[in-house]
Amino acid sequence: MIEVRELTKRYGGTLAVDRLSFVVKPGTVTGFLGPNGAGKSTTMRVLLGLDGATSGEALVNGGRYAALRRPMREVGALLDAGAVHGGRRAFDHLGWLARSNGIGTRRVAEVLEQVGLAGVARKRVGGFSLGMRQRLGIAAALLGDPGVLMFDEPVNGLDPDGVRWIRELVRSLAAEGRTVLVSSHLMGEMQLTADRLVVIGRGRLIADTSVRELADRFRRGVLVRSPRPADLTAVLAAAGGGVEAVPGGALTVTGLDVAAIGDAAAAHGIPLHEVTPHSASLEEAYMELTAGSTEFETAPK
Ligand SMILES: Nc1ncnc2c1ncn2[C@@H]1O[C@H](COP(=O)(O)OP(=O)(O)OP(=O)(O)O)[C@@H](O)[C@H]1O
Repeated sequence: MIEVRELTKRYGGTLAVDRLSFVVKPGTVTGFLGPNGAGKSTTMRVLLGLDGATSGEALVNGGRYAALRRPMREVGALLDAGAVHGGRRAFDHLGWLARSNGIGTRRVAEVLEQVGLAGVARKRVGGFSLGMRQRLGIAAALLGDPGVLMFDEPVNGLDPDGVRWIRELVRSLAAEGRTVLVSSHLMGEMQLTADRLVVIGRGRLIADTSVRELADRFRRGVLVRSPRPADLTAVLAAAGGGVEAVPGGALTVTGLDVAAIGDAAAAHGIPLHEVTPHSASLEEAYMELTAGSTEFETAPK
């Protein structure tokens, strides 16, 4: 479990995180979304004790990171995959981490296998591709078999195979009952990976929602086509719907779902040629939510 309560973090004059509160529960993948500079990495750094909070709290399993007795066994994180010394061999890097945290080296072989790096365990990290470094970073996060995992922009720069692999891994970690927080600035990616979304902008909470609730919130009505649009308009309006004609002869109906529209039309013998619920894409929803909180606004054309 991750709990962030009224967290504020200032760097000099920069307010990176501004009274942010959210909870990440076990068994779910929570996407941590926000434009560049929104405060995602800062929040994760505070959760991991790499930076102190200016005020408020960031707790892992009910305590501050510094107070965890065996931190690697409670929380694993991938922050910056480039951070490993290039001269080290993959096995030695993890072996050193394991030893300094009281974890047996048998676990090193296990996590290397799990992330698909068993074949290059004795190779120097300097020759690793970005995707391999990312996998090594994830192996390090998994080393202590922790119940809480945080991945900061794990798919950045990966090829489609790497992206799919991370998506499946993250989902399987949550399915095992772990608490998983994954940051991204891309809604498209989170839509495929996350159950819940915590959206922030300029350090503040914008939305804390399930993916489904967000899609529902941005539902734009139902597109309906009929050879008798005028009759259908009257019938749907009488049933309490809002009806608007759209170019091309179709109608957009709000306030009635697909079943209610079908039933009303059937009761009056009006044929329907199309009934399509229309939602804004989650990408559009995200753009709307974060409009005004991006670090660099695009100049109007
Ligand atoms: N060590 C630091 N010193 C000064 N300012 C910082 C520091 N770290 C972050 N900031 C500032 O805090 C704000 C939040 O940055 P942060 O890296 O947390 O955002 P982010 O959401 O992770 O963005 P990105 O996707 O670009 O990594 C930014 O304005 C950033 O410039």
